[in-house]
Amino acid sequence: MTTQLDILVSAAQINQRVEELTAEIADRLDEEAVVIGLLQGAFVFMADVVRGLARHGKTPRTDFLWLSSYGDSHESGGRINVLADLQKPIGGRQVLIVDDVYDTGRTILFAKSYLASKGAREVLTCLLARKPLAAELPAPDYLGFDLPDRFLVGYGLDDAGRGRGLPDICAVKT
Ligand SMILES: O=P(O)(O)OC[C@H]1O[C@H](OP(=O)(O)OP(=O)(O)O)[C@H](O)[C@@H]1O
Ligand code: HPA
Repeated sequence: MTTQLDILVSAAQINQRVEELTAEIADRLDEEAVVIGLLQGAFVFMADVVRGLARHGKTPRTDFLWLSSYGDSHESGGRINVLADLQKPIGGRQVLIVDDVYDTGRTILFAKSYLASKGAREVLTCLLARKPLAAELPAPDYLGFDLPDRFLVGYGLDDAGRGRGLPDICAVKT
């Protein structure tokens, strides 16, 4: 990427927080729980969450829900589109949503009510990062980091489709 970036959270800090979070989550997940990643942003964090859970003795089923509202823009389009649905029913099950960032909150709000409408018994949320706007909204059950109101890239987060593979959470220099 040619964009100038500041590192806000290093890969080592992420690893340590994932270890703490997954220890807590493992205590709460029941044997039939399903961990659901929101594509695309969650895929890197999700991979670390499920491996952390395994280190803490839990190997839940996984699934993905592909939602989109930003496209290539830095602003939410307001409308959430379901680009690809879950592959298996979740009726009566505890689910844990994993996503990269809680910003306007539209995506998580939508995902929670969507999964509840599919019959989930309990919907828990695990967010890697929260922006200041979302601090006014209901807190996620599990949160990695509170970060400033800057456009984030790396560790799953993209800038117009690029940068998801960067190992740190960075912010675009303006
Ligand atoms: O709290 P919000 O304002 O709703 O923003 C958060 C959502 O925005 C991004 O998704 P995006 O629609 O860009 O799709 P992506 O996951 O494919 O990047 C991100 O991955 C979150 O899911
Ligand atoms: N970066 C990438 N994707 C996002 C962001 C961000 O800061 N906020 C909402 N989606």
